[in-house]
Amino acid sequence: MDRIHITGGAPLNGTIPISGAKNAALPLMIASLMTGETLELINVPRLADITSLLRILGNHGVDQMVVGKRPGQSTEAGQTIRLTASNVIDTTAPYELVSTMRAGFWVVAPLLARFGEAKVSLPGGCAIGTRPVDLLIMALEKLGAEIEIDAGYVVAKTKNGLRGAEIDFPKVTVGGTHVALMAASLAHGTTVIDNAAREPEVVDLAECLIRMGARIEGAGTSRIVIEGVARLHGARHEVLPDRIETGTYAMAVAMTGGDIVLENTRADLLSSALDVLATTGAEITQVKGGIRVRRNGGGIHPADITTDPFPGFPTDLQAQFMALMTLAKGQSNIRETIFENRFMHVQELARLGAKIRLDGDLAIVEGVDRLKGAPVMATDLRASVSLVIAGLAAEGETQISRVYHLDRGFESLEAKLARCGADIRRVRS
Ligand SMILES: CC(=O)N[C@H]1[C@@H](OP(=O)(O)OP(=O)(O)OC[C@H]2O[C@@H](n3ccc(=O)[nH]c3=O)[C@H](O)[C@@H]2O)O[C@H](CO)[C@@H](O)[C@@H]1O
Ligand SMILES: C=C(OP(=O)(O)O)C(=O)O
Repeated sequence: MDRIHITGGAPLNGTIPISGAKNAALPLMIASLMTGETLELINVPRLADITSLLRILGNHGVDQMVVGKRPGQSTEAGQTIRLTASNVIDTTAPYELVSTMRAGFWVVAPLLARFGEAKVSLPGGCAIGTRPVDLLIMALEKLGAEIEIDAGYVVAKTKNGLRGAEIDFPKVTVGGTHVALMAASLAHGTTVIDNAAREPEVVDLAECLIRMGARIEGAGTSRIVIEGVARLHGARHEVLPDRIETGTYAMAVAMTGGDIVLENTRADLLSSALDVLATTGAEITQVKGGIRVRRNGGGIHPADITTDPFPGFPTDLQAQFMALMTLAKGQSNIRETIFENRFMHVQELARLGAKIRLDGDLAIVEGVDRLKGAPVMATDLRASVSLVIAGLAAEGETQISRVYHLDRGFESLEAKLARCGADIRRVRS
């Protein structure tokens, strides 16, 4: 298994191009199942999760054309993917394909809405909590689906098509909102989604569906109203920038010191995280087409955060922020409210010398003067990258194993960091 070796201590200076968002690209690719015409997606990142989803879509019979690197383009230029679901041959998404990721499960919505049936394995994804799908099932049942769970599969049917309904989510769910949006777009009549997720990735999906002919209002607010249409058509859509990748590199430079321009991204996608980062001593300015993050000289100030649905502090940046706080001058409190088991990085950060105490959903981080490199193990996607950030700031060598977690969500991670002065390399085995 591959490992990443980092010799820490170098500040980060230069430019990092930000990729298209994994968590936007995945539901957008799934939306291709909603029409027989071609959906062209631009700025799709090169990631293991994208490849896994292409396999799932391929199994349904979706035609795929991936336009790779063209001469003259940098390796980080996103891919263009053309997906055509004109000949869907199978409405089953098998365990072998869906168990590696969370988003694969969401194919249930377009398959059910367009073909009246779907059989989809219960999903996988990062091991950060129990992650049930009861709310996704509730939304589909409200829309008139008959659902049973059989041998690890969700089997969904509808005799006369889906019908518009009122869906009031008792808790904000990104996946639930994606599924409800897709299913309601092809239902008969009007659907109102209350307590909808307001994440930018939900807005991106809604914008793409609107380009495909859907009638959706209110995406980005807690109430989304959808007027179902009989069919959707092809479209061309650019995936929005990855706010989690943006925040990750911002935290990396806040920890190592240096001066980085994050290109092709937008500060409004992660205002809450950037606001907190500014209180820790990083200087953040918006520049044309991106964000400049600097920390020169001064120490890292402690700050408290609580993860929350958008526009709150994202749970997908909690581990990275904790890495930063391990070197703060004082104590910080980090509360995780979205997932019940998202502190797996704590024991690995401790191997580098971090002092962190856990009390239920609260992590109390006592800043130390220095971290020291050590062998550590990646446990999930964002936890893994928190170890990379900590390794960049630690003295000596850090070796990270199980890096396949990183490959699910960070495109060209070593190349992007190495170009900014980091001593980081992948050792293949
Ligand atoms: C591929 C993708 O986009 N993944 C993101 C998505 O995951 P995902 O869509 O799985 O996360 P949700 O927003 O649905 O989960 C939020 C909370 O609701 C709970 N819940 C969810 C569904 C359900 O049926 N029942 C239920 O109880 C979950 O266990 C969790 O505690 O949003 C999360 C929250 O921002 C991010 O961390 C993930 O990176
Ligand atoms: C938790 C994540 O992914 P998934 O929902 O696919 O597990 C993530 O992107 O941080």
